[in-house]
Amino acid sequence: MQFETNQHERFIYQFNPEENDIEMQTKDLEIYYGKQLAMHHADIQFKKNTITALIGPSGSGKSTFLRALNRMNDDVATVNGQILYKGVNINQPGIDVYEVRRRIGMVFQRPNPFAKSIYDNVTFALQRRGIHDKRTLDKVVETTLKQAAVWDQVKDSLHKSAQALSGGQAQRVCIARALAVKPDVLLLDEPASALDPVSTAQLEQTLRELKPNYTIIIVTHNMQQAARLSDYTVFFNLGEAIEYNKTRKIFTRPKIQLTDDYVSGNFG
Ligand SMILES: Nc1ncnc2c1ncn2[C@@H]1O[C@H](COP(=O)(O)OP(=O)(O)OP(=O)(O)O)[C@@H](O)[C@H]1O
Repeated sequence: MQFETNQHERFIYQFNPEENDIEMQTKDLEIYYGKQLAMHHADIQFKKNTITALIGPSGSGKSTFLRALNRMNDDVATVNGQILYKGVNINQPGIDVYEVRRRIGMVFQRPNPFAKSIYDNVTFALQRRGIHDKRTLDKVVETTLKQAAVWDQVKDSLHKSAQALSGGQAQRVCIARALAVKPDVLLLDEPASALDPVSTAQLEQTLRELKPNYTIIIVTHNMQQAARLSDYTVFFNLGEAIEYNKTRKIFTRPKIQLTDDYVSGNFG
């Protein structure tokens, strides 16, 4: 699908540059799959220690945009424009993409624990880097599982397979695994879509508790989830960021008619 540029009215909130607390920012971001333009006009700033929801219809480019933020789609897409992380453009040659992915972690739609124990899942990246000191690893396991609000449920079964956990527990172990390498930003691609309402509520509470220490960007199809969890919301349509504003404004007084139609369920 090819999208026409400059067709739509847009409203993209900009933070005061003096505030100096923008953790990430995209500038003139354009993403192509082959010749297909899948994202354009994405000039979005992400404020430190906030939760931003990415919403929009299926195929609007939410995952494409999210995956660009830690260069996860390098192999499948051409990404033009700047992706600033702490003011540094990470979308340029010479950037260490492994370091980018350490600092900007990703949690996927379906909980994907490795076929290993809970302990080895959480410490996997550290062990790969040659860290084997038991005291260090034990501490990371306890700290991150507590941060992910799943410690009490798994502390007596750390050496059992993570694949035997419930979906909600497995997703929070995956969050602990992402936290173990000390990222600053957490990207989550519909992390609750495979979870029941109770596990979803627990996951949302976990994200709220993480917010003071992380910058969180979450793709969700669930409007209520975006409204109750996020501080800021981006509405995408047809590969374009149409409206970006405080979540309260997006859901009560959106500036663009298309956003209003989408959040009020009158879309399409
Ligand atoms: N790996 C890929 N190769 C080619 N085209 C792709 C690829 N991934 C996504 N696309 C296309 O890019 C567009 C945006 O897809 P994307 O998955 O980013 O949308 P989305 O808003 O996240 O959708 P959903 O809500 O259904 O997950 C779609 O037209 C999709 O078919």
